[in-house]
Parts: sequence; C-alpha cells; structure tokens
Amino acid sequence: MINHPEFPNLFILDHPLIQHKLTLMRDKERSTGGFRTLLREISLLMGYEITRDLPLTTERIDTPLTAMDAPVIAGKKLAIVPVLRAGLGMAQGLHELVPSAREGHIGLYRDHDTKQPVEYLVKLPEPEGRVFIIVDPMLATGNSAVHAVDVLNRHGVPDENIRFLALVAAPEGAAVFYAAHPKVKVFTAALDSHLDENAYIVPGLGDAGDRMFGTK
Ligand SMILES: O=P(O)(O)OC[C@H]1O[C@H](OP(=O)(O)OP(=O)(O)O)[C@H](O)[C@@H]1O
Ligand SMILES: O=c1cc[nH]c(=O)[nH]1
Ligand SMILES: [Mg+2]
Repeated sequence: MINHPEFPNLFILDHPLIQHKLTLMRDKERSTGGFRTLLREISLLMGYEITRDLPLTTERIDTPLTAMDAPVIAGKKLAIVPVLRAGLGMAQGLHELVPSAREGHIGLYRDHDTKQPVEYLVKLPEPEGRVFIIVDPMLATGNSAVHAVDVLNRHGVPDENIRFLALVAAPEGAAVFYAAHPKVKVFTAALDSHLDENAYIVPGLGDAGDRMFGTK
C-alpha cells in the first residue's frame, strides 16, 4: 500500500493481483459477466488490504484439546455503503470477507450536463459505534464521493469513522475530495492520468455502472 505524496489521505493498493485484475477490467473487450466477476474478486482483495489495521483482542475458546485465548477482531462494527449502482458490485466482495457487516445504500447518478450528483435513495444503518466503508469504483470529479460522505455526516457519522474504497481515481477528484474531507482515507487501485471533456477518467475503464449491468 502506497501513501500518495500529493494527497495525504490517498492510498494506492499496489498488490500484484489487484493490479492484474484491474487491467483485465479496463479491457474494453471484457464481457459484462467477466467485468462483474472481476469487480467482486478485486473488491475482496482490496477489502483484505484495508482491514489489515483492524484491532484484535482475544476471546476464551475451547479447542478439542484445550482452552485458549484466541484472537478476534475487537471494537467497532462495520457498515458497507455502496454508491448505486456500480458500488453494488464492490459491496458483494466485501461481504464475503465480513458477512456480519451491515449494508446501507446511497443512490446517486451524475447529471449529464452539470456533472453534479443527483440523489435518489438513502437508507443507512444506525451510526453509533460503527465504521462505514463507502464503496464506488469510480472517483472522477469527486462530486459523488464528497456527496456520499456529506450524507453520512448528516446521518451522524464523523469523518474519522468513514473510509472510501474506489477502484480508479482521477487526480482532479482526489484533490476535490481531499479539500472537502481530508480526514477520510481513500483507498484505490489506481490514480489515473486525467478527466476527459465529459469528465470520464482517462485511461479509466469507461462507465462502471453500464459495464457491470450491461446498460448504455
Ligand atoms: O466523481 P464523479 O464525477 O461524481 O463520478 C463518479 C460517479 O459516476 C459513476 O456513477 P454514475 O453517475 O454513472 O451512476 P451509475 O452507477 O448509476 O451508472 C460512478 O459510479 C460514481 O458514482
Ligand atoms: O470514468 C468514469 C467517470 C464517471 N463514472 C464512471 O463510471 N466512469
Ligand atoms: Mg454510470
């Protein structure tokens, strides 16, 4: 994991398997089914990386041979919050790692002309004592990511209890997000080159929602 020198809250997950799977996903010939499978797999690997620092405690258990104090994850409970639609594919992978995690949903789409997020659904679990992981494959202008964190703040979740997991980020969006929420750590597999005139990430992977669901 590499902390980006320009954005103190941005971490690049450079594990070879994550990088390899991202390359397969970027390929425009990848089928809808292949894209969806890869998004689940890569999210599982990314989830493994970003949960490395979860605190452990011990619990007394009995093995078939003896009693022991065995390690278990301590403290805060997790909530996974996909930003609809494409975040749903990432949430699936994380749930395989932490089946007991609650799941909230934030429905947003980017307005074609203004590039501002339009909210159409918010449904979230109770905030108390919970760490929230927002998942959305694309962080382009950063407007949707900032909006999603604002929604959680209004719900009573402080920035310290929020993490953002993206697959690909643009420098423009990383800067916008850092300015708005410097305490929220962003984890991504790649920081790409730039945004094009339609605010798509270059080289990117296209429209993540459309590629995952086979829409246009
Ligand atoms: O950083 P931004 O410029 O805000 O762009 C990123 C957003 O765009 C995509 O969603 P989209 O609006 O395409 O909705 P969809 O998932 O329903 O296709 C993506 O999944 C993010 O939510
Ligand atoms: O490149 C981009 C930018 C926004 N949303 C996407 O799905 N892809
Ligand atoms: Mg889309």
